[in-house]
Amino acid sequence: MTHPDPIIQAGRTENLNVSGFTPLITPRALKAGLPLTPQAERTVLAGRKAAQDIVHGRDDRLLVVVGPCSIHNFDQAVEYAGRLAELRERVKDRLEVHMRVYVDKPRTTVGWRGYLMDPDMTGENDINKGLSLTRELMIRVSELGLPVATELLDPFAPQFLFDAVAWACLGARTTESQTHRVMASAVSAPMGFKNGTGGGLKLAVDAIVAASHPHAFFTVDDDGQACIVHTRGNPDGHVILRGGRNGPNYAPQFVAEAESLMRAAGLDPAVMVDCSHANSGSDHQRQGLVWRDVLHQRTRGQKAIKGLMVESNLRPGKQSLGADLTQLVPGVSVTDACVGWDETEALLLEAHAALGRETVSG
Ligand SMILES: O=C[C@H](O)[C@H](O)COP(=O)(O)O
Ligand SMILES: C=C(OP(=O)(O)O)C(=O)O
Repeated sequence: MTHPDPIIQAGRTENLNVSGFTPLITPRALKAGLPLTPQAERTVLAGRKAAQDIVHGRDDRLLVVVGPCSIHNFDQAVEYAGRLAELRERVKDRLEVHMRVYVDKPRTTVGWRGYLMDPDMTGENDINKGLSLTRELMIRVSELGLPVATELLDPFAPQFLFDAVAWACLGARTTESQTHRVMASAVSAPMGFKNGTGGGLKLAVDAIVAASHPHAFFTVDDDGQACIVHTRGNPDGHVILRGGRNGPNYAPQFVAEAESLMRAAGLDPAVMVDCSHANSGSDHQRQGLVWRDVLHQRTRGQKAIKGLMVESNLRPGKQSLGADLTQLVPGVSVTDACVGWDETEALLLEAHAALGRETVSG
Protein backbone atom coordinates (compact mmCIF):
# COMPACT_ATOMS: atom_id res chain seq x y z
CA MET A 1 0.00 0.00 0.00
CA THR A 2 1.42 3.43 -0.92
CA HIS A 3 1.51 6.16 1.72
CA PRO A 4 -0.97 9.04 1.10
CA ASP A 5 1.68 11.76 1.72
CA PRO A 6 3.50 12.31 -1.62
CA ILE A 7 6.70 13.34 0.18
CA ILE A 8 6.84 10.12 2.15
CA GLN A 9 5.90 8.25 -1.02
CA ALA A 10 8.90 9.71 -2.76
CA GLY A 11 11.08 8.89 0.24
CA ARG A 12 12.54 12.42 0.33
CA THR A 13 14.47 13.60 3.38
CA GLU A 14 16.15 16.73 2.05
CA ASN A 15 15.24 20.07 0.42
CA LEU A 16 11.71 19.73 1.69
CA ASN A 17 11.55 23.45 2.38
CA VAL A 18 13.57 24.53 -0.65
CA SER A 19 11.70 25.95 -3.60
CA GLY A 20 14.62 26.24 -6.00
CA PHE A 21 18.34 26.73 -6.71
CA THR A 22 19.70 29.49 -8.97
CA PRO A 23 23.34 29.47 -10.12
CA LEU A 24 25.51 32.19 -8.60
CA ILE A 25 28.25 34.02 -10.49
CA THR A 26 31.75 33.06 -9.32
CA PRO A 27 33.84 35.62 -7.41
CA ARG A 28 36.44 35.47 -10.19
CA ALA A 29 33.92 36.28 -12.93
CA LEU A 30 32.43 39.13 -10.90
CA LYS A 31 35.86 40.62 -10.21
CA ALA A 32 36.96 40.20 -13.84
CA GLY A 33 33.97 42.27 -14.97
CA LEU A 34 34.42 44.84 -12.20
CA PRO A 35 38.09 44.95 -11.21
CA LEU A 36 39.26 47.07 -8.31
CA THR A 37 40.84 50.11 -9.99
CA PRO A 38 44.25 51.40 -8.82
CA GLN A 39 42.66 54.51 -7.31
CA ALA A 40 40.06 52.41 -5.43
CA GLU A 41 42.79 50.08 -4.22
CA ARG A 42 44.81 52.99 -2.83
CA THR A 43 41.73 54.18 -0.92
CA VAL A 44 41.07 50.73 0.53
CA LEU A 45 44.66 50.28 1.69
CA ALA A 46 44.96 53.78 3.12
CA GLY A 47 41.54 53.51 4.83
CA ARG A 48 42.45 50.18 6.42
CA LYS A 49 45.79 51.47 7.63
CA ALA A 50 44.27 54.61 9.11
CA ALA A 51 41.59 52.60 10.96
CA GLN A 52 44.20 50.11 12.21
CA ASP A 53 46.43 52.92 13.45
CA ILE A 54 43.50 54.56 15.25
CA VAL A 55 42.39 51.29 16.88
CA HIS A 56 45.93 50.60 18.14
CA GLY A 57 46.57 54.15 19.34
CA ARG A 58 49.16 55.08 16.70
CA ASP A 59 46.89 57.77 15.23
CA ASP A 60 44.98 60.18 17.48
CA ARG A 61 42.24 60.96 15.00
CA LEU A 62 38.66 59.78 15.44
CA LEU A 63 37.33 57.08 13.11
CA VAL A 64 33.90 58.17 11.86
CA VAL A 65 31.70 55.61 10.10
CA VAL A 66 28.81 57.51 8.62
CA GLY A 67 26.20 56.88 5.97
CA PRO A 68 22.83 55.35 5.23
CA CYS A 69 21.34 52.64 7.38
CA SER A 70 20.98 50.78 4.09
CA ILE A 71 21.77 51.52 0.47
CA HIS A 72 18.71 51.16 -1.74
CA ASN A 73 19.45 53.34 -4.77
CA PHE A 74 22.74 53.47 -6.70
CA ASP A 75 22.57 57.11 -7.86
CA GLN A 76 21.48 58.44 -4.49
CA ALA A 77 24.32 56.54 -2.84
CA VAL A 78 26.80 58.06 -5.30
CA GLU A 79 25.41 61.54 -4.65
CA TYR A 80 25.78 61.00 -0.91
CA ALA A 81 29.32 59.67 -1.40
CA GLY A 82 30.28 62.74 -3.44
CA ARG A 83 29.19 65.06 -0.62
CA LEU A 84 30.86 62.94 2.04
CA ALA A 85 34.11 62.69 0.09
CA GLU A 86 34.31 66.51 0.00
CA LEU A 87 33.51 66.77 3.68
CA ARG A 88 36.10 64.07 4.47
CA GLU A 89 38.76 66.25 2.85
CA ARG A 90 37.80 69.22 5.04
CA VAL A 91 38.09 67.33 8.32
CA LYS A 92 40.78 64.76 7.54
CA ASP A 93 43.41 66.18 9.88
CA ARG A 94 41.26 65.15 12.89
CA LEU A 95 38.67 62.69 11.55
CA GLU A 96 39.10 59.56 9.44
CA VAL A 97 35.75 59.35 7.66
CA HIS A 98 34.47 56.11 6.11
CA MET A 99 31.11 55.69 4.40
CA ARG A 100 28.58 53.10 5.49
CA VAL A 101 27.85 51.05 2.38
CA TYR A 102 25.52 48.63 4.17
CA VAL A 103 23.88 46.27 1.71
CA ASP A 104 23.15 43.10 3.68
CA LYS A 105 20.59 43.84 6.40
CA PRO A 106 19.91 41.61 9.40
CA ARG A 107 16.25 41.90 10.42
CA THR A 108 14.58 41.51 13.78
CA THR A 109 12.03 39.21 12.14
CA VAL A 110 11.36 39.78 8.44
CA GLY A 111 11.72 42.70 6.05
CA TRP A 112 13.68 43.83 3.00
CA ARG A 113 17.13 42.21 3.25
CA GLY A 114 19.12 44.93 1.51
CA TYR A 115 20.57 45.95 -1.83
CA LEU A 116 22.87 42.92 -2.07
CA MET A 117 20.08 40.42 -1.52
CA ASP A 118 17.21 42.17 -3.28
CA PRO A 119 18.44 45.15 -5.33
CA ASP A 120 15.09 45.67 -7.07
CA MET A 121 13.18 45.65 -3.77
CA THR A 122 10.58 43.38 -5.33
CA GLY A 123 11.17 40.25 -3.26
CA GLU A 124 12.76 38.65 -6.34
CA ASN A 125 16.16 38.36 -4.59
CA ASP A 126 18.31 38.75 -7.70
CA ILE A 127 21.55 38.28 -5.75
CA ASN A 128 23.68 38.12 -8.91
CA LYS A 129 22.48 41.62 -9.78
CA GLY A 130 22.91 42.74 -6.16
CA LEU A 131 26.52 41.53 -6.16
CA SER A 132 27.30 43.33 -9.38
CA LEU A 133 25.66 46.62 -8.36
CA THR A 134 27.19 46.50 -4.88
CA ARG A 135 30.67 45.86 -6.24
CA GLU A 136 30.32 48.67 -8.76
CA LEU A 137 29.12 51.01 -6.02
CA MET A 138 31.91 50.09 -3.61
CA ILE A 139 34.48 50.76 -6.32
CA ARG A 140 32.84 54.09 -7.25
CA VAL A 141 32.84 55.22 -3.62
CA SER A 142 36.46 54.17 -3.14
CA GLU A 143 37.48 55.98 -6.32
CA LEU A 144 36.28 59.19 -4.68
CA GLY A 145 38.95 58.61 -2.02
CA LEU A 146 36.25 57.61 0.45
CA PRO A 147 36.85 54.25 2.22
CA VAL A 148 33.95 51.80 2.30
CA ALA A 149 32.60 50.43 5.59
CA THR A 150 30.16 47.54 5.65
CA GLU A 151 28.58 44.82 7.77
CA LEU A 152 29.76 41.23 7.35
CA LEU A 153 26.62 39.12 7.30
CA ASP A 154 26.28 36.60 4.48
CA PRO A 155 29.04 33.96 4.77
CA PHE A 156 29.89 33.99 1.04
CA ALA A 157 29.74 37.75 0.39
CA PRO A 158 33.33 38.64 1.42
CA GLN A 159 34.81 36.54 -1.36
CA PHE A 160 32.96 38.72 -3.88
CA LEU A 161 33.28 42.15 -2.31
CA PHE A 162 35.76 42.55 0.49
CA ASP A 163 38.77 43.55 -1.60
CA ALA A 164 36.86 46.86 -1.83
CA VAL A 165 36.13 47.16 1.91
CA ALA A 166 38.29 49.26 4.25
CA TRP A 167 36.42 48.62 7.52
CA ALA A 168 33.84 46.02 8.48
CA CYS A 169 31.69 45.11 11.41
CA LEU A 170 29.70 42.30 12.97
CA GLY A 171 26.24 43.47 13.94
CA ALA A 172 24.43 43.07 17.23
CA ARG A 173 22.60 40.00 15.97
CA THR A 174 25.72 38.10 14.89
CA THR A 175 28.58 39.11 17.19
CA GLU A 176 27.97 35.98 19.25
CA SER A 177 27.71 33.71 16.21
CA GLN A 178 30.53 31.18 15.78
CA THR A 179 30.14 31.31 12.00
CA HIS A 180 30.61 35.06 11.94
CA ARG A 181 33.50 35.11 14.41
CA VAL A 182 35.51 32.65 12.34
CA MET A 183 34.69 34.56 9.17
CA ALA A 184 35.88 37.75 10.85
CA SER A 185 39.19 36.00 11.54
CA ALA A 186 39.77 35.92 7.78
CA VAL A 187 38.86 39.54 7.01
CA SER A 188 41.75 41.75 5.84
CA ALA A 189 40.09 44.94 7.11
CA PRO A 190 39.92 46.15 10.72
CA MET A 191 36.58 45.26 12.30
CA GLY A 192 34.14 46.55 14.88
CA PHE A 193 32.08 44.12 16.98
CA LYS A 194 28.80 45.41 18.34
CA ASN A 195 27.42 44.56 21.72
CA GLY A 196 24.42 42.20 21.55
CA THR A 197 20.83 43.39 21.15
CA GLY A 198 20.34 42.51 24.82
CA GLY A 199 23.18 44.89 25.71
CA GLY A 200 25.80 42.19 26.39
CA LEU A 201 29.23 43.76 26.18
CA LYS A 202 31.42 40.85 27.18
CA LEU A 203 30.24 38.90 24.14
CA ALA A 204 31.66 41.61 21.87
CA VAL A 205 35.04 41.38 23.61
CA ASP A 206 34.86 37.57 23.40
CA ALA A 207 34.19 37.95 19.67
CA ILE A 208 37.29 40.13 19.21
CA VAL A 209 39.41 37.54 21.00
CA ALA A 210 37.86 34.68 18.99
CA ALA A 211 38.34 36.49 15.68
CA SER A 212 41.96 37.31 16.50
CA HIS A 213 42.84 33.60 16.46
CA PRO A 214 43.37 31.25 13.48
CA HIS A 215 40.35 29.18 12.46
CA ALA A 216 39.12 26.97 9.64
CA PHE A 217 35.71 27.18 7.99
CA PHE A 218 34.15 26.31 4.69
CA THR A 219 33.06 28.59 1.88
CA VAL A 220 33.89 28.92 -1.83
CA ASP A 221 37.14 30.06 -3.39
CA ASP A 222 37.43 32.53 -6.28
CA ASP A 223 36.37 29.85 -8.76
CA GLY A 224 33.29 28.93 -6.78
CA GLN A 225 34.93 25.67 -5.70
CA ALA A 226 33.82 24.61 -2.23
CA CYS A 227 36.86 24.81 0.01
CA ILE A 228 38.19 24.92 3.53
CA VAL A 229 39.64 28.31 4.42
CA HIS A 230 42.44 28.39 6.98
CA THR A 231 42.71 31.82 8.60
CA ARG A 232 45.45 33.72 10.41
CA GLY A 233 43.17 35.75 12.69
CA ASN A 234 42.22 39.40 12.55
CA PRO A 235 44.26 41.48 15.04
CA ASP A 236 42.36 44.75 14.49
CA GLY A 237 39.09 44.31 16.39
CA HIS A 238 37.34 46.94 18.48
CA VAL A 239 34.07 47.21 20.40
CA ILE A 240 31.04 49.14 19.17
CA LEU A 241 28.57 50.28 21.82
CA ARG A 242 25.10 50.45 20.24
CA GLY A 243 22.83 50.25 23.30
CA GLY A 244 20.64 47.30 24.15
CA ARG A 245 17.33 46.14 25.52
CA ASN A 246 17.86 48.11 28.74
CA GLY A 247 18.61 51.36 26.94
CA PRO A 248 21.63 53.32 25.74
CA ASN A 249 25.19 52.39 26.69
CA TYR A 250 27.25 55.39 25.60
CA ALA A 251 27.58 56.90 29.10
CA PRO A 252 31.08 57.01 30.69
CA GLN A 253 30.55 53.91 32.85
CA PHE A 254 29.83 51.74 29.79
CA VAL A 255 32.83 53.09 27.91
CA ALA A 256 34.97 52.39 31.00
CA GLU A 257 33.52 48.87 31.26
CA ALA A 258 34.35 48.17 27.60
CA GLU A 259 37.83 49.56 28.13
CA SER A 260 38.50 47.39 31.17
CA LEU A 261 37.08 44.23 29.53
CA MET A 262 39.38 44.82 26.56
CA ARG A 263 42.41 45.41 28.76
CA ALA A 264 41.60 42.27 30.78
CA ALA A 265 41.51 40.31 27.52
CA GLY A 266 44.94 41.66 26.56
CA LEU A 267 43.56 43.89 23.80
CA ASP A 268 44.30 47.53 22.99
CA PRO A 269 41.26 49.36 24.38
CA ALA A 270 39.32 50.72 21.43
CA VAL A 271 35.68 51.72 21.58
CA MET A 272 33.42 53.13 18.89
CA VAL A 273 30.00 54.47 19.83
CA ASP A 274 27.10 53.96 17.46
CA CYS A 275 24.89 57.03 17.90
CA SER A 276 21.92 55.23 16.37
CA HIS A 277 20.04 51.99 17.20
CA ALA A 278 19.37 51.49 20.92
CA ASN A 279 21.65 54.44 21.78
CA SER A 280 19.18 56.83 20.13
CA GLY A 281 16.09 54.71 20.83
CA SER A 282 15.94 54.56 17.00
CA ASP A 283 15.02 58.27 16.98
CA HIS A 284 17.33 59.95 14.49
CA GLN A 285 16.80 63.27 16.23
CA ARG A 286 18.65 61.87 19.24
CA GLN A 287 21.80 60.85 17.35
CA GLY A 288 23.23 64.36 17.73
CA LEU A 289 22.84 64.20 21.53
CA VAL A 290 24.78 60.96 21.66
CA TRP A 291 27.44 62.35 19.29
CA ARG A 292 28.02 65.42 21.47
CA ASP A 293 28.07 63.46 24.71
CA VAL A 294 30.66 61.01 23.43
CA LEU A 295 32.77 63.78 21.92
CA HIS A 296 32.70 65.51 25.27
CA GLN A 297 33.94 62.33 26.98
CA ARG A 298 36.71 62.04 24.44
CA THR A 299 37.86 65.65 24.67
CA ARG A 300 37.76 65.38 28.47
CA GLY A 301 40.38 62.63 28.23
CA GLN A 302 38.64 59.28 27.57
CA LYS A 303 41.14 58.12 24.95
CA ALA A 304 39.63 54.63 24.65
CA ILE A 305 36.99 56.32 22.50
CA LYS A 306 38.37 55.82 19.02
CA GLY A 307 35.31 56.19 16.85
CA LEU A 308 31.74 57.25 16.26
CA MET A 309 29.07 55.87 13.96
CA VAL A 310 26.10 57.79 12.60
CA GLU A 311 23.23 56.68 10.39
CA SER A 312 22.85 59.47 7.87
CA ASN A 313 21.25 59.99 4.48
CA LEU A 314 20.61 62.81 2.02
CA ARG A 315 17.36 63.64 3.81
CA PRO A 316 16.30 63.01 7.40
CA GLY A 317 13.91 60.36 8.72
CA LYS A 318 12.69 57.17 7.14
CA GLN A 319 9.92 55.95 4.91
CA SER A 320 8.17 52.63 4.60
CA LEU A 321 8.76 50.41 1.66
CA GLY A 322 5.37 50.00 0.02
CA ALA A 323 4.43 48.11 -3.13
CA ASP A 324 4.69 51.22 -5.33
CA LEU A 325 8.39 52.02 -5.49
CA THR A 326 7.74 55.17 -7.57
CA GLN A 327 6.34 56.74 -4.39
CA LEU A 328 9.69 56.57 -2.57
CA VAL A 329 11.13 59.96 -1.63
CA PRO A 330 14.74 60.20 -2.91
CA GLY A 331 17.45 60.20 -0.27
CA VAL A 332 15.24 58.99 2.60
CA SER A 333 16.08 55.73 4.41
CA VAL A 334 13.87 52.69 3.88
CA THR A 335 15.21 51.02 7.03
CA ASP A 336 16.25 52.90 10.20
CA ALA A 337 15.68 56.65 10.43
CA CYS A 338 18.77 58.69 9.54
CA VAL A 339 19.93 62.26 10.15
CA GLY A 340 19.86 64.33 6.95
CA TRP A 341 22.83 65.76 5.10
CA ASP A 342 22.79 69.21 6.74
CA GLU A 343 22.93 67.74 10.22
CA THR A 344 25.61 65.26 9.15
CA GLU A 345 27.81 68.07 7.93
CA ALA A 346 27.18 70.11 11.08
CA LEU A 347 28.03 67.15 13.36
CA LEU A 348 31.30 66.38 11.59
CA LEU A 349 32.38 70.03 11.57
CA GLU A 350 31.48 70.32 15.24
CA ALA A 351 33.60 67.27 16.03
CA HIS A 352 36.45 68.69 13.99
CA ALA A 353 36.34 71.92 15.99
CA ALA A 354 36.05 70.10 19.33
CA LEU A 355 39.02 67.85 18.57
CA GLY A 356 41.04 70.93 17.66
CA ARG A 357 40.46 72.24 21.17
CA GLU A 358 41.47 68.80 22.54
CA THR A 359 44.82 69.10 20.75
CA VAL A 360 45.36 72.60 22.13
CA SER A 361 44.45 71.67 25.71
CA GLY A 362 45.92 68.16 25.60
O1 LIG B 1 20.08 48.90 11.26
C1 LIG B 1 19.15 48.22 10.92
C2 LIG B 1 18.15 47.64 11.78
O2 LIG B 1 18.15 48.13 13.06
C3 LIG B 1 18.31 46.17 11.82
O3 LIG B 1 18.66 45.72 10.55
C4 LIG B 1 17.01 45.53 12.28
O4 LIG B 1 15.98 46.07 11.58
P1 LIG B 1 14.46 45.74 11.88
O5 LIG B 1 14.26 45.72 13.35
O6 LIG B 1 13.73 46.86 11.19
O7 LIG B 1 14.18 44.42 11.25
C1 LIG C 1 22.05 46.53 11.80
C2 LIG C 1 22.81 47.49 12.29
O1 LIG C 1 23.08 47.68 13.59
P1 LIG C 1 22.90 46.70 14.82
O2 LIG C 1 23.60 45.45 14.46
O3 LIG C 1 23.53 47.46 15.91
O4 LIG C 1 21.43 46.52 15.00
C3 LIG C 1 23.42 48.52 11.43
O5 LIG C 1 24.35 49.22 11.89
O6 LIG C 1 22.96 48.65 10.30
